Amino acid sequence: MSGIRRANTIARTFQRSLATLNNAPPAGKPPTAIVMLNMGGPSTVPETHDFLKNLFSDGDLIPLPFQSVLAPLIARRRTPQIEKQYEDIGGGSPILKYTRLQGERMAALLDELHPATAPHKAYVAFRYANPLTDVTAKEMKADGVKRAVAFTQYPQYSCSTTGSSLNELYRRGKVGDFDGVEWSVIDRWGTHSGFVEAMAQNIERSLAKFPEEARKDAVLLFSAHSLPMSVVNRGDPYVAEVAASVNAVMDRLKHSNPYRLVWQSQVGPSAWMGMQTGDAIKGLARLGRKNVVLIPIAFTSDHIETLFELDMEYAHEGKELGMHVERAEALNDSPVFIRALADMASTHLRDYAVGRIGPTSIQMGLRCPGCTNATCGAQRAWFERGGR
Ligand SMILES: C=CC1=C(C)c2cc3[nH]c(cc4nc(cc5[nH]c(cc1n2)c(C)c5CCC(=O)O)C(CCC(=O)O)=C4C)c(C)c3C=C
Ligand code: FES
Ligand SMILES: [Fe+2]
Repeated sequence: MSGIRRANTIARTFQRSLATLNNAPPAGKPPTAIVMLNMGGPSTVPETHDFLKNLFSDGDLIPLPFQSVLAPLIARRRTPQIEKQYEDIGGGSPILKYTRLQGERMAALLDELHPATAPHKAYVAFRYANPLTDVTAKEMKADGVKRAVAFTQYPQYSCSTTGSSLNELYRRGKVGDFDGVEWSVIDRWGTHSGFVEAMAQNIERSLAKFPEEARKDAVLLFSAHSLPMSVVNRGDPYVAEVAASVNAVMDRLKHSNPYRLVWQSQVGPSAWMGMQTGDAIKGLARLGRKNVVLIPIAFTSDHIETLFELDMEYAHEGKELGMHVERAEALNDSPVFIRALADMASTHLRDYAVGRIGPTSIQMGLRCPGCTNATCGAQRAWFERGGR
């Protein structure tokens, strides 16, 4: 081999190793992108203000009059309190760490489960924290992505969560960020058997912490982030879908314990879906219930609502009321859950490739009967055309 050829070979090998280190796809075939959608959270305490500013600026989540003026003011006022909560849970939200881990492990499984669309690469697109959608779009472009799946990481669909992320993808698409990319959507999966199994196993692990005689009477308190009644009453499907998840998990547990679905984390003075988790714990204590398992059913990794609200506030209150309170672990790095994600994505890719499904689900096509947000309609039409 000539000196120059050897130098080129060494350079190519070096580039390939660098690409592997960066989790980049091998040169040649661009990756199939699996874009993990979620709200995100501040990875460090100083990022809290920007996270809140983005959140309060989102008219799909919180429609405010004079939004661009009010959002920064509300964010600034709320920042110290929320910063303190992120400090108390260890200095930031673990959502980015877990979403990346779940995505990377899922993509590796996908290469085995569905080689026809390999290589697969997971991208994270957060709505309110880094990496935001525009940053992710640039990464996808640099990788030469031509085929992408928008994969919501909210198990149950709400227009304030998944709907907001899809609207944001659509807006970026309209300004050309995804030109040449063919999109399809996984928009909800709250009763997928692997998700249900992972939740059930985490509940069983919590139940095992009770003395045997207390175990069967322990109340399973499924707790989900609440929704304003204005959202519920315009026909948002989230409340019904969370209830469907609870029912599926209870079927899997063979209804071994009594249970309730309750709602947490309401913000502001308007009416929200109840009963509130905190009140439910107090009520159960009053009725003489001594054993409770708190179960975060609507989020796939730890966040302030599990680590702060459930663990530090409610579990603490319960203990003060003389109760034994356990909290089921969030799904985080659960291998059962990661396999479930890979199963959902591979089934979707296969069904799409053979024309068994289109770019969007049938259910996604139906807007909330009370919807007056024109973007929701335009977004669906755009995804139904495969993002074109
Ligand atoms: C499925 C989960 C969630 C739904 C549904 C949801 C709806 C919703 N949320 C707000 C307002 C706020 N949410 C905030 C934080 C926050 N929300 C969720 C999840 C859902 N929200 C999570 C997981 C988090 C915390 C992120 C973390 O890292 O822990 C906040 C900011 C915190 C605060 O100021 O209290 C607000 C505000 C509305 C209005 C809404 C439905 C319309
Ligand atoms: S608010 Fe649900 S479709 Fe627009
Ligand atoms: Fe929220």
